[in-house]
Amino acid sequence: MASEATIPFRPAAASSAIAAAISVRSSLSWLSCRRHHHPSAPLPAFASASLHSLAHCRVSRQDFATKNQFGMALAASAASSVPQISLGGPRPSPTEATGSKLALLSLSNKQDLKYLAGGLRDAGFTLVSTGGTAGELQSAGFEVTKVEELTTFPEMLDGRVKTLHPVVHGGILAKRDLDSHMDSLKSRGIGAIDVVVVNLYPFFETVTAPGGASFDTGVEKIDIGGPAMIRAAAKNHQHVLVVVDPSDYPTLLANLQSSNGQGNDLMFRRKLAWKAFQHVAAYDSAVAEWFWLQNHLESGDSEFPPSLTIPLEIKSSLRYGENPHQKAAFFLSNSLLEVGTGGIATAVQHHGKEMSYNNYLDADAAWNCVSEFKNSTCVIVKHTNPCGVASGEDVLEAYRAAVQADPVSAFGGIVAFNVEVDEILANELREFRSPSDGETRMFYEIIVAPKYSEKGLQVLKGKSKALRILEAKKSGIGKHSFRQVGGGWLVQDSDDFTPDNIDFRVVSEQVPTPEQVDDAKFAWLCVKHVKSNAIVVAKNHRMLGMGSGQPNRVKSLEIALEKAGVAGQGAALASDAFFPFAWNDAVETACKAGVSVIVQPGGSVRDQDAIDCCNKYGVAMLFTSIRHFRH
Ligand SMILES: NC(=O)c1ncn([C@@H]2O[C@H](COP(=O)(O)O)[C@@H](O)[C@H]2O)c1NC=O
Repeated sequence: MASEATIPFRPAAASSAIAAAISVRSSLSWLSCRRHHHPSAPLPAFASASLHSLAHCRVSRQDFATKNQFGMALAASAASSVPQISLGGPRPSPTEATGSKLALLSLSNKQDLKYLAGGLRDAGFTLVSTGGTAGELQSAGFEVTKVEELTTFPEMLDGRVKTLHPVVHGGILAKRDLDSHMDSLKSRGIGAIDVVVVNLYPFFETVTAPGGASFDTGVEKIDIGGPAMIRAAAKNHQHVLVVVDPSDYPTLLANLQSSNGQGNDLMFRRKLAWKAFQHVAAYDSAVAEWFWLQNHLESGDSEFPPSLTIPLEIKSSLRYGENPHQKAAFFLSNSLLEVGTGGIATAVQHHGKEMSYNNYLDADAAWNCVSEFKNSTCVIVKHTNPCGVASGEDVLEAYRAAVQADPVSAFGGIVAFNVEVDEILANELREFRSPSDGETRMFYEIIVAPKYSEKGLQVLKGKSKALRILEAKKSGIGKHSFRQVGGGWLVQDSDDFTPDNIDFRVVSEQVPTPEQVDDAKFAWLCVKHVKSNAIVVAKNHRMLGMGSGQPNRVKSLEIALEKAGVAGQGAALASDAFFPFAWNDAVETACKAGVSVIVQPGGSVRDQDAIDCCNKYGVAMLFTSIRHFRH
């Protein structure tokens, strides 16, 4: 299983690809023109040299395919006063001088640098480095050749140009088994670079740092020379070993040692090349997303980009997927929009068996639901549906009430709290007997909470070896949700409406009491987290019954009322979507069952039937105008 992956989303139109193709073609004709006028001239070694060669190119409008190229050539002519240095003729190569191979090290993250450098030196490599890396190596006592000594051109533009030079890229890209390539290197005195170790400017870390970073700071952290070297080395992986991650240093060195500095294992080389391209792709996705967000967050416009790449990083491989015959893994999103949003992905597991695929889904459902409540709340989830929810001053009471909603379903469930689990609550979780028979201790798969007291954690750990204990940060709102369908992905804003954003409008003759409105809001918040068709019956901040996932609303309602039983008398009933029919259907069934208030979005052509029905039975009805389908 890959340890890192990106999901590329392509726009239907290929306009940018066409634009790119056009620009490549125009630059090729540009080069061939110059070669035409100087057929024997070697390609210039760096930018100012190319300006120099153009200055001596007799330019006429006909020579250039486009006006634009003509303009560029004129500008180049005008730049002929730029000081020049010699174009890549024969020069002493450090490899020729030392007879050793070159390893180029250019590292922002200098972790384990001495270890790496020592190993490379022992394997017979001459170390070549950019300024900061060379400085650090020199202070550690290593002999090192600076890149600018190789290129005979100083780093410039505050480090924007350090390694972007044919001496570097020629040394990396030449095919060692092609005489013409090796002759080219030799004729220009360029040494082959066989190992490239690069890690990039910390762009992601900079733009996501607490307090953020200015636009200019972000721009300066976009690495240009590093990705160019990584890509070049990965392309020429048959001859060049490329490493982007300090955790690969030991394998690199072991490989070099075992093959007398050759690193001959092609599988290993391909793996490094894969990792290199994956690394650069993930890096570039962050940069692209950041540019998009600069415009769109500022303007408050929530338009989706026409194409999208999300870097994913493996958190763990899972024993299996939804079923034992399905292989599975859990990936963390490195989207900038997900930074600091908390949630199950970043939860810390304090104890228990390894999380399974289904555990993640259920824990996510429980945590998202409980995070919505302001009062101390307990949510119990089975198969991603909350089957017990209760809030209250006393979290112990809330827990007991949540189990009571459906003790049979709660057994083996996922229990989430939005407050600390202390010793008393932990004891209750450990000892609580099933209300079904009053004897069996309740068994749970997972406990999720924002915090545990030390004693609380200790007690819970004693409940069972298997019990997974998760500490999670509150789920953020406003992020997107992604779902896969055959051949594509659906993306939407997460459903972040809470009762605070919603107008609960009375549409019936019967006006609900403040307590009934409170019950309706509680039921509404619960029903938002239940799979459609979803019905919740609740009273006094307790779920009494729920019906979920039925292909018709009447059935969900019947299940919810049946679970609520007599306790449902005078309760609130919430429906995630409107009632298409009222008489002899869901609304009348609810009224006859004795609920005191029904809350629904409204919007059916038969809304008036639903209102008339409530009026007939003296039941209050609230419209929210907001639907909470959950598919
Ligand atoms: N511009 C260049 O030619 C260039 N070449 C290498 N770098 C980066 O410079 C960093 C190392 O710099 P130093 O060794 O000076 O600390 C690396 O992260 C490397 O990816 C460059 N910097 C940015 O693009």
